Amino acid sequence: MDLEVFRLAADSYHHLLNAELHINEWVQEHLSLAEPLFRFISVYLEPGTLFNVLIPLMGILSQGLLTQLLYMITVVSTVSSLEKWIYPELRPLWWLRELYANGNRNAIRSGIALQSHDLSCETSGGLPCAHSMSLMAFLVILSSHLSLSSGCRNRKVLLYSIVGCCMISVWLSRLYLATEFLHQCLLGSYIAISTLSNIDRHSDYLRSRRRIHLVAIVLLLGSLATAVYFIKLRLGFDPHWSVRQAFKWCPEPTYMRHEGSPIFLLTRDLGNLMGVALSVPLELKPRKSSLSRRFGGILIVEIFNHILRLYTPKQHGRFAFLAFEFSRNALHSLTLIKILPKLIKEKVA
Ligand SMILES: O=P(O)(O)OC[C@H]1O[C@@H](O)[C@H](O)[C@@H](O)[C@@H]1O
Repeated sequence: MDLEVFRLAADSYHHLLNAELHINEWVQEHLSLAEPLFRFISVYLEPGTLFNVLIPLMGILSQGLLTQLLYMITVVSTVSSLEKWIYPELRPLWWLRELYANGNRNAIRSGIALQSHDLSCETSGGLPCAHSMSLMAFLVILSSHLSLSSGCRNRKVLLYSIVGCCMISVWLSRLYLATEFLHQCLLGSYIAISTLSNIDRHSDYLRSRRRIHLVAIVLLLGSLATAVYFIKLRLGFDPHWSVRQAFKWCPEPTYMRHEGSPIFLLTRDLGNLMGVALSVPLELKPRKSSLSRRFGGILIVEIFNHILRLYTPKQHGRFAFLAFEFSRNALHSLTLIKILPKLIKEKVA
């Protein structure tokens, strides 16, 4: 009986994936004119660019906004990379190629075909869509910040319509590149909103925690990820299954980036989270400093961060690479949240 229920659930899930392949195909066939836009969105609105470019840029406006964006998007992105690490879900191209390779093409009625792009070779699992999650969080925080400062109802409606259009463009971009199924995009945005509202609901509790508690939580999450690795090995599952899928189905191995691998994403996000934990207590309404001082301060921090990125040790083994990335990200977020306000503090006359 139990087995029957399990088989039924698996069948329904496979039907869903097959049906969703038609959506990817439809987007590729009908929206090819927008390909430059879709490529731009996938390359420049991804979580890494948010952390290194867009969040610091917005941070020029105010330190409170910078802190809020950094700590909330870090939490949202960590949820995404932990999920991808624990349960990597299929991506459309992998599923389609597997169907054909296993001689199962009858499963798809109309002989579906998807085009693969250089940006289609992601090495992490599909669920949840990290692009949708991080951008959703970014836009929601930004628009609530902007709408708070304006009481005008029409402006709020306009702001939220823009957010809606941006999110639809991100979903279409991921569908067009066949990196995501539709449900992965929708769930990504939903998880981002519910994570944000949970952080908001428990913000007093989170803010009252001592630094040592939050550092312990980050270490605990790191241990959880390590435990998942060994449990998978013990149970005979491949912890790097998604990377192997990418290697198997990507038409050109040079299209794959190690910055997109699940272990790298996790290290980046835990590094950022460690920086946030070390910055506690977070000051969400700090004293104002002039835009020019903020611009200069952030510019210096980002040039320094960029130089560190150029010197990432990629040839000295995985451990050195991950340890460097963890420390660089921790230092980057700690500097933006804690050290920057001290650097640019204006003297009171
Ligand atoms: O889950 P998505 O949207 O396909 O994104 C996969 C990865 O794409 C990479 O480009 C990003 O740097 C990662 O942060 C992201 O996880």
